[in-house]
Amino acid sequence: MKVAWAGSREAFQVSDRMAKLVANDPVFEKFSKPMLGRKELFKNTLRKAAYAWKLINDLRLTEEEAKWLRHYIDEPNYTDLHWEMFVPAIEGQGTKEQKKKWLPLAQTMQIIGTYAQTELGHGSNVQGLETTATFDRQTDEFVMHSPTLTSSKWWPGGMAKVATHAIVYARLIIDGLFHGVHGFIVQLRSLEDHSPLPGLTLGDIGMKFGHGTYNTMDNGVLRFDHVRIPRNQMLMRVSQVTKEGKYAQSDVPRQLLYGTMVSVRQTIVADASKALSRAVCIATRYSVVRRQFGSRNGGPETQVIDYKTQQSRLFPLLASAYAFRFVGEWLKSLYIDVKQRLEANDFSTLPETHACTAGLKALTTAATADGIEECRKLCGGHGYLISSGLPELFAFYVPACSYEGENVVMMLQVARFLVKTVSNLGYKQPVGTAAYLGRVTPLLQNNCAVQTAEDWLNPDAILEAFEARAARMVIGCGERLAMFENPEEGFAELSIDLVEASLAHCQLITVSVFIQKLNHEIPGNGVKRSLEVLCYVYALFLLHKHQGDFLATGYLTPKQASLANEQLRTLYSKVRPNAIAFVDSFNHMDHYLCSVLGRYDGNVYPKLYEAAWKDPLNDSDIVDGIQQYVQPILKQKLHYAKL
Ligand SMILES: CC/C=C\C/C=C\C/C=C\C/C=C/C(=O)SCCNC(=O)CCNC(=O)[C@H](O)C(C)(C)COP(=O)(O)OP(=O)(O)OC[C@H]1O[C@@H](n2cnc3c(N)ncnc32)[C@H](O)[C@@H]1OP(=O)(O)O
Ligand SMILES: Cc1cc2nc3c(=O)[nH]c(=O)nc-3n(C[C@H](O)[C@H](O)[C@H](O)COP(=O)(O)OP(=O)(O)OC[C@H]3O[C@@H](n4cnc5c(N)ncnc54)[C@H](O)[C@@H]3O)c2cc1C
Repeated sequence: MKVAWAGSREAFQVSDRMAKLVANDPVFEKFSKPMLGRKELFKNTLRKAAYAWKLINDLRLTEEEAKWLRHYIDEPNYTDLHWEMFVPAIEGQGTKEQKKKWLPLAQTMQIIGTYAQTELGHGSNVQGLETTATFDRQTDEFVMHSPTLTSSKWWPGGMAKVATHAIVYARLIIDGLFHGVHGFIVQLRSLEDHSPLPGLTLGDIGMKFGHGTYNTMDNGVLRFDHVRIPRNQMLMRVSQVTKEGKYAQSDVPRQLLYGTMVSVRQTIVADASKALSRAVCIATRYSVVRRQFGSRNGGPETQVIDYKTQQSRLFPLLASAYAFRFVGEWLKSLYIDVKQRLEANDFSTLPETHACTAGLKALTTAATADGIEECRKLCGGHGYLISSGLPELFAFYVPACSYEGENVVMMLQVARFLVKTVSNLGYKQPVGTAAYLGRVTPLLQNNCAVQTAEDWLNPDAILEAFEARAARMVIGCGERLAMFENPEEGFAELSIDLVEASLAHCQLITVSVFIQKLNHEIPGNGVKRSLEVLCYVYALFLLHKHQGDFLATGYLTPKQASLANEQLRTLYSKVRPNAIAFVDSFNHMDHYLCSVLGRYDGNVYPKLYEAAWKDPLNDSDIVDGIQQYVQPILKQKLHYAKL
């Protein structure tokens, strides 16, 4: 099961080795973080990042090992942006000459980069960005400028205090004409003394949600006052500006400028499964340890994991963690394929890859954020303690619903793809994840054939249900859209329905990939049978949660929906005996979980008690302030008027 979760034996070995390397090195200690002030916290992060970089070089770690090392250090910091966005942006949007110049500097960290796209006034709307890059043919330079307050670059990670360079997205202007938003390599700080270069105002945007979490990252604000950069620092794979000031758009689609975001969105899906698995591991282990009520003649009380309500809240999240893991693997292969095609100037699968990365990013991050909070609640009051590991995990994770594409905006991109697919049905057979829309007639006419709860334990019945639901919702939107004279107005008016149809489409993909994984990639019977139970839990949980869609589209009868729910209850009983095995298969070390409730040894109460005494408030019985502010109240004979 551990290999099934890791993806392969080699992947398991790499991640396991890096987890142990981090867990066994005192430099990467995490428990003290919540007690540190902002400056100490940040300096502590710089120290860890420097030590990690030394480890990577001394141990000659591979790129994969280094990724896992940074993952298990478990602390957002400037290296995330450098490796996951700055370097990929140059790789994806730079010319051969630009890659030859900048990548060696970035890959040896002689420069440290960030990705500066979002501004105070615009994040989702990239075409609305206000920073300008005006070409000066006299000097063969671009003049970078922040014309308004809202054009201030705002949020880029690592930009406030660490990054020496940034990929800055700005409006390209030549002779007063706007030629779209493009990426520019801009140096921010001196490589000698790290001071901001002339014309640049740099700062941190302030504390963020949660204390010890994202405040290890220096998200920055940046303003330009007519800063000049050489013409050859505009990323020119997609479009070029000649020395004469001529703008040339190559035959590469403009959307390649967004390629870095697509790359990160597909990694975010895999990260969702990791984050959700951490929360589920903690809540499952604690639900086995925790006993409450149910004692008979002095016997032990009932383990809360044996309550059906606890199972109905916990086991779908366990199943979702596996579902997101598998769809993340599938998405990565889709992305690798599109990257290879782009090298050959084959853009045929770019629209579908965009829709899948956008939609699955939105689906998995929303479900994971909600799931982490649910896991905190599943642990009762103790889930609210920092030592449970859950509040900090939640605070660390929830911005994933906003960054790299706000979730609703991303689902609207899926909707745009689906609407276009439906409008082409007459003369273009849909393929890939939208292929089911080419089989609309049976999906619109056939209804569910399920007669018993057992009938739901059939992947074909599940797939047909999810295809019919999505097809009927997408086609329905298409038909209503067709009634609007102005398609854009119709799209805006129907955007709620379109987002719901897009979610149905993305859930179909996730269910379908889970079934494919079981049919083609899980060897042996034991693991396969166990994962089959989770696949049915995931699918029938979604069917129950969204049964309104299945009923409203006429595909299901209320009786069939009720049979699905009955089967779900039965499946929970099948998950229960393997619940601990499922979460142990995540191979999460105690250091990574950072949770007293989720300890591998289950020794919760003594360790909770021990952790409490580490709080600085327990340094003394009579704390500072008691004499000055509490004793006088106790001693005064003031009469409170209303008594
Ligand atoms: C924890 C993760 C670990 C490591 C990672 C490290 C760090 C991550 C953590 C924090 C860092 C965060 C960084 C950021 O947040 S960076 C900034 C992210 N910002 C966004 O995502 C902005 C979202 N907005 C957009 O992408 C675009 O504005 C939007 C697509 C919404 C609209 O673009 P535009 O107005 O230009 O186009 P449309 O008119 O909507 O569409 C035109 C056309 O283009 C197609 N399209 C759009 N985007 C893409 C794409 N990315 N790829 C391919 N095709 C694309 C779209 O479908 C339309 O096609 P058609 O319908 O055929 O005309
Ligand atoms: C922790 C964190 C780290 C970040 N790091 C970086 C970074 O390194 N580099 C960088 O460039 N950016 C970064 N960002 C910024 C991030 O990319 C943006 O916040 C994100 O793209 C969302 O854009 P926004 O803030 O403009 O949201 P908005 O788009 O303003 O969203 C606000 C609301 O408006 C709604 N909305 C917007 N447009 C539409 C529409 N067309 N239809 C319907 N509803 C709509 C949204 O659904 C949302 O409910 C980071 C953000 C966070 C939180």
